[in-house]
Amino acid sequence: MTSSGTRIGIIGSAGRMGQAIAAAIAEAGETLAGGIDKDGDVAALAAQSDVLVDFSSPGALEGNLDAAVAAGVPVVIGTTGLEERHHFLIDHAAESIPVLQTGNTSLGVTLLAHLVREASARLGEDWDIEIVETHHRMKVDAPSGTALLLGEAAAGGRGIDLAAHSERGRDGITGRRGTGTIGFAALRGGSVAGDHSVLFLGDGERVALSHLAENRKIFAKGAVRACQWLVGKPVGRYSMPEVLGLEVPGL
Ligand SMILES: NC(=O)C1=CN([C@@H]2O[C@H](COP(=O)(O)OP(=O)(O)OC[C@H]3O[C@@H](n4cnc5c(N)ncnc54)[C@H](OP(=O)(O)O)[C@@H]3O)[C@@H](O)[C@H]2O)C=CC1
Ligand SMILES: O=C(O)C1=N[C@H](C(=O)O)C[C@H](O)C1
Repeated sequence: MTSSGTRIGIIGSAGRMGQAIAAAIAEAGETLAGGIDKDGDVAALAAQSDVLVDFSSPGALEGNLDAAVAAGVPVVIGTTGLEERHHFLIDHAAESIPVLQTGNTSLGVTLLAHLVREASARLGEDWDIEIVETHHRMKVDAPSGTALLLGEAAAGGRGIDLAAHSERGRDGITGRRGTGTIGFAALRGGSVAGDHSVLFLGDGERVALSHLAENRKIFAKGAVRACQWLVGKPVGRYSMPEVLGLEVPGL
């Protein structure tokens, strides 16, 4: 029997997300081109795929991008824990192939980012912004990719640079909170798929915008949707708001 549909190759296929994405590919009627994990042959996977989806590890990113560029295959990157140098590599690859990178592929978080940007634009600097996230005990990076993308949305709404206005890892005598900064707090434990709250803390009142992920299916479904959307797109760097038709500039 011949298979049909977009051929999607999974990098990190045996992982929690890799398995969820394989199920979502079948549910969407697309084709699983294959999957690799550590020490897998990414060039061979790229050669048999219409699009690659990478939910693995930051250390794998450079080799994965090189293979995607060599094969001329678009790639969706969901891996988190990325540093500035990884974003440079993504920008460079996006000069040759379509690349979509996001810390969260769910519809709900993409909408939340839109709402956070709006709230941040409307509430002045006297409203402190804190981002709180909770994840399962196996998660290896903090703050989560989602917390950082929500931070970018909040910073974008205020027209400030996130890196220059972040407060992370408070411990000991920290001094008072910096005016106009965005704070991050990470909780880890149990099997939590991913909870995020953006708190706007004013004098005498608070606004909380939250997203609670009940399972990984929402991320997997979004990742497959991103793969479908990316195939055939012009060379360039993309993110989830474009896939879902939501405007969140700078994400
Ligand atoms: N953007 C989003 O919406 C979401 C992003 N994520 C992110 O996705 C990533 C994976 O999460 P999760 O599935 O929970 O993690 P897991 O640890 O369950 O899975 C990671 C997988 O990647 C594999 N891997 C590690 N190194 C390499 C490599 N060099 N090349 C190929 N494969 C490799 C691992 O294989 P091995 O066991 O052999 O090391 C493992 O199978 C994380 O960064 C996480 O934060 C998670 C959920 C949603
Ligand atoms: O590692 C996870 O599990 C998740 N990672 C992503 C992140 O870092 O934000 C997305 C989701 O929250 C689950």
